This record gives sequence, structure tokens and C-alpha cells, in this order.
Amino acid sequence: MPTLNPAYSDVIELLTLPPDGDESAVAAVRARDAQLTKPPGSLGALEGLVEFLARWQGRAKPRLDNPMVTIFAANHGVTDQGVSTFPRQVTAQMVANFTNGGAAISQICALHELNLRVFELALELPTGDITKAAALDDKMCAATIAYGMEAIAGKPDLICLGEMGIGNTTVAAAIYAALYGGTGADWVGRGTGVDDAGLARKADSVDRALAFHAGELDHPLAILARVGGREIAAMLGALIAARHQKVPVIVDGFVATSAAAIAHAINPASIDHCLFAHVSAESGHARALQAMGQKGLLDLGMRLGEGSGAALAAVLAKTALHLHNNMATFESASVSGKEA
Ligand SMILES: Cc1cc2ncn([C@H]3O[C@H](COP(=O)(O)O)[C@@H](O)[C@H]3O)c2cc1C
Ligand SMILES: O=C(O)c1cccnc1
Repeated sequence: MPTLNPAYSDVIELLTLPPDGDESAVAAVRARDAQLTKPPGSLGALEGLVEFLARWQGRAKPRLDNPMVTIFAANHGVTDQGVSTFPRQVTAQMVANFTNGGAAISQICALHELNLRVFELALELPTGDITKAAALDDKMCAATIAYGMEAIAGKPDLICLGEMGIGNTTVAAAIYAALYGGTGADWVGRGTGVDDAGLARKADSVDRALAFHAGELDHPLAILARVGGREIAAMLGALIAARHQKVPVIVDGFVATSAAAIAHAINPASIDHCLFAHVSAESGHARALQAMGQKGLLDLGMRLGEGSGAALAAVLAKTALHLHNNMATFESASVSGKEA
């Protein structure tokens, strides 16, 4: 890879040799699962969720005592190009709504006992408009990744990565186009609900951003700084720190996945501890997941962001773990096992 700003050397190091998953913990989970009063494999993906928790927590008996939904919030200069149906102030207003309990994610978390933490990233200071400037300089980008690493310090046993930032479906599309090729039209979707003219403005903004930064997009972290955003950098940091602290990660939709795409482009194995919660209705998400060799767990036609899809996947993980821990075994319930 080309020379990269030295500000990123720690990030590169942490992404280069991430710790492996714990296969003995997975074996222990499988051994217990085989004793539970159900036909083998009958809980399908729920069984895989328990294995996922065991592998990346490094625990034969995985726990979900402190599952955490994180929302990283930031503002984007590219909103000057008319790429969202909502004004930039909505980012801060929704942050207040998250804390006051009025947002969809607040209610999902309240109902299912998930901790919700919101991280505001200089909302009063939108990034540069990517059609004519870098979103962030490299130092700021590296510092924001570092901030994201700190954000998960409260010893969660699972984190869901979510975001809030008016305009951020445009910058996520720009990241995918820069990583995987294609034009803006291949990657943009309707976001908060833009009409056809808005969709065309989004595609054109991505194309102009790629043209403006041409020659500077030769490393995934340069792409993040040039055409990304603060919340995406912070989600990348959280994802990286989680791996090193044995915290499994559930990634939300189109925007959150762009942070994982940056890590994946540097080292595909660096996102092995990430589960992709769902396929967002934002067109482009399915394509991005495919480019990363990933599948979404759920397909609910959701296109909200704010970690909502990830939180619902966490609810399934909680259910799966509860079954794993509390179902009877063939022996304890005196149920006859499989015939040879
Ligand atoms: C009230 C409201 C609540 C939201 N919660 C998440 N988003 C989502 O929409 C935004 C991205 O879409 P775009 O690129 O079209 O601006 C992000 O903030 C995202 O999380 C919301 C958007 C709005 C308006
Ligand atoms: O899937 C997402 O992340 C998404 C879709 C639309 C708007 N905001 C976020």
C-alpha cells in the first residue's frame, strides 16, 4: 500500500494482526447445544449467534450482562449540496431525542434492556463539503478513530454500532464508490427519502467528490478522511478496540457498514468479530455487503440507521443466549435422545 500519513500508524498496527477468535469456547458451546432438548441445528442462526458470542468474547459461557448500543453523531458539509430531505440541525435535535427516550432506538433499548450511549462528535463543526474539500484532515481523522476506541471503555460484552448524521448516506456512498468502484449512481439511495432530483444530486455529489479527490484515494484511511465523516471514523475506532478487548460487534445498516468496509479493505480478517445485523433498504447496502463477502442477518426493509437494526439483532442474540443457558438437557428433562 502507498505511504500513509504517520498519524495512522497505531490504527494500521491494530488492524494488521488482530487477535483470533476462541475456538475452544465455540467447541464448549457446541457441546452444550448438542445436549439441549431440541433436534440438532433446529434453532438455525440462533445457534450461530451463541457461537459468535463465545468465539469473540473468548468465553465458553458467553454473557450478555452489559450489551451496549452506541450512536455516534456528526454533521456533514456535503449537506450544502441538497443531499438530504432534512436540515442539518436535525442531527443535534435527534441526539436530544435519543436521550429523552423519544427515538425508535430509545424505545427498542428500553423495551429490551440494552444500554444506549450517544457520542456527539463536534456537531457544531460539520466536516468539509466532500465535493470541494477533505471531510477531515488526517490528524483529525486519526484522533476521531482514537476517540471511538475510547468510547467502548465501559466493559460492554457486546456493542451495536449505530450513527446519526444528516447527509451521511451520501458520504457512505462515496466511501463505497472509492473502495469498490462504480459511479455515484451505483451507490446512492434515497436516505431519509429524497425524490428523484435529490437522488440525482446525491449521485452527482459523489461523482464530483471522487473527481475532486482523485489521486488521493489510494488508501482506505485516506478515503475515510477525504470523503468520510466523524461518526464513521469513530465507529471504525470502536470496531477496532472491540476486537482487542474481546467485545463482539453488531454493525447496523448502510452507513455503519461503511466503517467496517474501511477496516475490511485494510485487512479482511479485522472484521471477523463483526456481525452484520440486517440488509438495509438503502439501495447499495446489499452490494456493499456482497463486496465484503458478508450477509445481513435480518431483512426487514428498514432504513432508519441510529443502530436500530443492530439493536434488533442484539435482541435475537439475547434470546439465543437465554435459550442456550436455560433450556433443559435431554438428561435433565428425561427426554429420549436421538436414535443411532
Ligand atoms: C428524524 C430523523 C431520524 C433519524 N434517525 C436516523 N436517521 C438517519 O438518517 C440520516 C441519513 O440520511 P440522509 O443521508 O438522507 O440525511 C442519518 O442521520 C441516519 O442515521 C434519521 C433521519 C431523520 C430525519
Ligand atoms: O441503513 C442505514 O444505515 C440508513 C438508511 C437510511 C438513512 N440512514 C441510515
